[in-house]
Amino acid sequence: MRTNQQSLRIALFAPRGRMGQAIARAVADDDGFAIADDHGDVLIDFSAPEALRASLDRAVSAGVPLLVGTTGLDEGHDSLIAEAAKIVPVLKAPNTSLGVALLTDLVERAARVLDGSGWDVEIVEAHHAKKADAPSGTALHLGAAIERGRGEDAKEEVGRYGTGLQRETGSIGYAAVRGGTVAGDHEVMFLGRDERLILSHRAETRTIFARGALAAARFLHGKPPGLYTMRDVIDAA
Ligand SMILES: NC(=O)C1=CN([C@@H]2O[C@H](COP(=O)(O)OP(=O)(O)OC[C@H]3O[C@@H](n4cnc5c(N)ncnc54)[C@H](OP(=O)(O)O)[C@@H]3O)[C@@H](O)[C@H]2O)C=CC1
Ligand SMILES: O=C(O)C1=N[C@H](C(=O)O)C[C@H](O)C1
Repeated sequence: MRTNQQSLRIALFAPRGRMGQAIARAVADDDGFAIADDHGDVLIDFSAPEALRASLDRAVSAGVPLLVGTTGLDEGHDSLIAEAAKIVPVLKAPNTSLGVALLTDLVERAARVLDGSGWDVEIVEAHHAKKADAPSGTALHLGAAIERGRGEDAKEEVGRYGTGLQRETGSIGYAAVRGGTVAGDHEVMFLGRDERLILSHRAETRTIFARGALAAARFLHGKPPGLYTMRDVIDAA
């Protein structure tokens, strides 16, 4: 393990997972970080929804910031996160890629500009065969950006199969492709009359999520308690 006085010490909640290992490799490649054997300066959790309460408890009892990268979280989990964020800084990011953080901004703006002019929105994502949740956390996060852009909630249309499935005006459709080793593709399709606007992101390897997680950890260190997002990270860069 490489350490120096300036290294930010990263504690991994789930070190054996694919993302835990990817973050450990990113730390090994960067003198600015070290893996902590104890509580560390920042705790990073990429695990599973059922583990969230334990990672929040660990961050709060150690008094350290927490990055939550886990997806498949529901409103109950969001409430737990909001409670913990009153005590320590918490950054919830269903995608820690800096490219997706920017894509989210672009999608919100596109939805705002195209709102009211008859554009349908469909989100298509592709991931590796071992992914547990669908639609991906990122797809739902991009859907939320569309709702913010439009200024209203949208009905979700997921998993079409059968007949009589004409799409409802204003809804957001989600399609999930699973297979192989795909690190993570997201495509937001704005489908208009005689034209299509497609905004997309391709993760070529998991390393981008790991590097983004370290950028988020660096951002969180020394911040006051509160709830943060990757937008805060790119805005601060
Ligand atoms: N925000 C982002 O940019 C990204 C988010 N993700 C998300 O991160 C999460 C993890 O993904 P990935 O690393 O691929 O998954 P893996 O299945 O490879 O790893 C999951 C890890 O979580 C641990 N775990 C599972 N359940 C519990 C529990 N109840 N208590 C403690 N630890 C637990 C597992 O422990 P054990 O080894 O003991 O089984 C394992 O180490 C997923 O939700 C995924 O969608 C993934 C990539 C990027
Ligand atoms: O499980 C994954 O692998 C990924 N999960 C995240 C998600 O659900 O959006 C982020 C990334 O796409 C990879």
